Order: sequence, then structure tokens, then C-alpha cells
Amino acid sequence: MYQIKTFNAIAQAGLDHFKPNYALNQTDNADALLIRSVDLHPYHFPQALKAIVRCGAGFNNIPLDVATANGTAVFNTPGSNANAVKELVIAMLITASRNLFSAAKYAAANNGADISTRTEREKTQFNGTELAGKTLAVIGVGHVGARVAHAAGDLGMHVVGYDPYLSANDAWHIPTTTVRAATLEDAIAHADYVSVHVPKNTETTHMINAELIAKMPQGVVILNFARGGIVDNHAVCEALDAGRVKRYMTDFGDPEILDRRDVLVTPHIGGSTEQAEANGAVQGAETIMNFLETGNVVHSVNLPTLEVPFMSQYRLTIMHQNIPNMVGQIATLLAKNDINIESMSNAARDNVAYSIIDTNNLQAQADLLHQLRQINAVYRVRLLTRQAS
Ligand SMILES: NC(=O)c1ccc[n+]([C@@H]2O[C@H](COP(=O)([O-])OP(=O)(O)OC[C@H]3O[C@@H](n4cnc5c(N)ncnc54)[C@H](O)[C@@H]3O)[C@@H](O)[C@H]2O)c1
Ligand SMILES: O=C(O)CC[C@@H](O)C(=O)O
Repeated sequence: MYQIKTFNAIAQAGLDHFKPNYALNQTDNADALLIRSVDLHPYHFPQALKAIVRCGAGFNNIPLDVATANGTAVFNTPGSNANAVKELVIAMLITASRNLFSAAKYAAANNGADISTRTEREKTQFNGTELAGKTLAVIGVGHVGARVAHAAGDLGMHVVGYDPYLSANDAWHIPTTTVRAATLEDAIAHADYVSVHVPKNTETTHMINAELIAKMPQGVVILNFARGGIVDNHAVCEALDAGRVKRYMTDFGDPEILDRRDVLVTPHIGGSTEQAEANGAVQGAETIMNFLETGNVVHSVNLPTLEVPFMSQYRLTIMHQNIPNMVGQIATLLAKNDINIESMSNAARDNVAYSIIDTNNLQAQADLLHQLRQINAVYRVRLLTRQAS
């Protein structure tokens, strides 16, 4: 029986997706965690913890170095909530361009006998602009960014995309009408709207800062539905005060931006739709079961992708440092133990590597596992037995 612990509200569809040999029992000794936005930086990683799946895209709430040192594979569920974020971003583009928030507040406060006369006289203060013909810079054209580019294009906007790390696979999903910018500065130079869709990391923290804002056209609207901290709030407030930035729309509140008439903050609801939560939870449950039962790695954010059909009776999976002679030491140890290797695969990602070794004869299992774990720079060794299909 595998033990699963959850944090945050995980959609029932995902919990129901687990097979009967999975216990959702909140034990501290879980084999895997299924989480959303909980901050795992202060979390003590138990030795038993083999996997963490983040239902959603962003994984900056998980200390990857601590997880790796503990031999814990970390996964996300890419794309599961991208449509939900796209719809919110489009709603925010329209909210900004048509002054919807202040107009609705005005209408709610505007009561009394002469309501229609006053409305007709005063409504000009909410005159907006149309999105068609305006330019949108999309920074980060992955799952969310590509969808935003499509939808904005459908609304008649000119879209400029910037993404120096775009995977070949993701590039297929970008509309052909999206203009590719070579630099961040080029992307924002003529933008009426700038929307960020990058992961939060050391490179992207404050990527929208005072220097970059100074290069944006006067009256630009900035949207951040990616992560707090990607946009420098102080720089935005100064630019709003100076009239350089017209509005800031974001999913991430902070004291300095709350209570401003020119900032609209939503409470991190980009992925909060029935469909997105179900998608993420089901994809997350699949990811956990696949990894725990087969050792195959798909959509990990700290391990390389490695998928090998599980054809032999036994499988050893070994997570280790990406340094010379690891595979050699492992193979030598198996040979010394008279283990015949049916297949062996190894893949690396930065300083972490992962090996899958399939065999039909595995004698003296406990001692062999102990010996493998004694190899310096090995993080975790698992022995799996092929399930009857
Ligand atoms: N508000 C929400 O609830 C919500 C929901 C989903 C995602 N998000 C956030 O949005 C981010 C993007 O989500 P996604 O599903 O599109 O992820 P994704 O991984 O599919 O796309 C991110 C893209 O950003 C690009 N990128 C990375 N660094 C960059 C840089 N320095 N400059 C330009 N591009 C860069 C990557 O190459 C990738 O194509 C997530 O990391 C997450 O933080 C927020
Ligand atoms: O779980 C959530 O509601 C937020 C998800 C979102 O921030 C993500 O990165 O996918």
C-alpha cells in the first residue's frame, strides 16, 4: 500500500483517481505528497518521501535542492491550468482597457432618483479603448503565454513574444502571427500591454523593474498572473505615480500595491476553476502512480525525463549525482552480485542523474540494495517488482 499525503484543497476527481492500493491518510511518512501552493521550504523532508507532485505549473514553493538531496523527485502538471489563467488574463486586459473595475464601483455607489440622468452625464469618465489594434508583449510563451497570444490575436491585438528558453515542442503552439522579439527590451518597446508568464526564479525576480519600465511606452498596462516578485512593486508604484504606467493588474497582492485605484489585485485565482483544479489533481495522481509503480520520470522539475517500458521482473531505480563513474560503479556492483542486466538507461539533468536497470534475477536483495546505497553520491535506490497487467 502506498501512502499519500495532501496539502491544500486537492480536487476530489484527483483523489478518486488513485487506485485502491493508495491510502490517502495524511501520514508524516508518506511515499508522496500531492500539493498546490503550500510553502514547503520549512517542511522537514522525511526519508520515506519519494515524490512530490505540484498540481499546477509553478514550483517555487518547493526547495528543489533539499528534495534532491533527500532523493525526492519533484513533478508539476504542466498545462493543467493554462486555459484558466488565459481566460483570467483576457478578462484583465478587458477590465483594464474598459475601466470595468472603477465603472462597476461607480455604478454600485450611484443610487438615487436621478440615477439615469447622472449616469448618462458622468459615464464619459469611464470611456475606454479597444484592444483591437493594440500591441501586447507576452513574456514567456509556454503553456499560458501561448494561449494568451492566441486569444489576444483573436481579439485583433498585435502580439510580440519573448522567450529565450522556448522548447521546440512549445514553439508549435505559438500562433504564427506572434512576432518573435530577440530581447526583452525589443518585446516591450512598443507595447500597450505587457503580460508576464515566466516561472519565478533568480533570473526572473524583478525582471520587470524601473529600468525596463522606463523603456516601455507611456501609459502601458502591466499584467502579472505568473508570480509575485517577478514585477518590482516599488518600481511599478513609482511609475504609476508618475503616470508612465496606466494600470497594474496582478494575481499577487502585497501591502504596497493594495488600496490603489490604479492597481487591481486578485487573490491568486489564476488556476482556480473547477476544470483546472480537476485537471491538475487527476494529472498529479497519474504522475504519482506512474513514478511509484514504474520509476519512469515524466514532467519532473528536478530529474531528467526517463521512460523505459517495464518488461522484466525487477527494476532498480537509482537517483544520484551527475558525476563520472556512477554508472560504472553501479554496473560493477551488480556484476559482482551476479545480476544479469536486461536493460540499463541513464539520463542526467544539471547535477542530478537517474538510472533505470531492469533484470530478471535479483538475489540477496536486501544486501544488494544496501551496497548500492553505500555508493558515494547516491541519493536514493528503489526496487520495484513488475505488476501483473
Ligand atoms: N496565477 C496562477 O494561479 C498561475 C497559474 C498557472 C501558472 N502560473 C505561473 O505562470 C508561470 C507560467 O506558467 P506556464 O504553465 O505557462 O509554464 P511553462 O513552463 O509552460 O512556460 C513558462 C515559459 O517561460 C519561459 N521562460 C523562462 N524563463 C524566461 C525568461 N527569463 N524570459 C522569458 N521567458 C522565460 C520558458 O521557456 C517557458 O516557455 C508558472 O511558472 C507559474 O508561476 C500562475
Ligand atoms: O494551486 C493554485 O491554485 C495555484 C496554481 C498556480 O499558481 C500554478 O503555478 O499553477
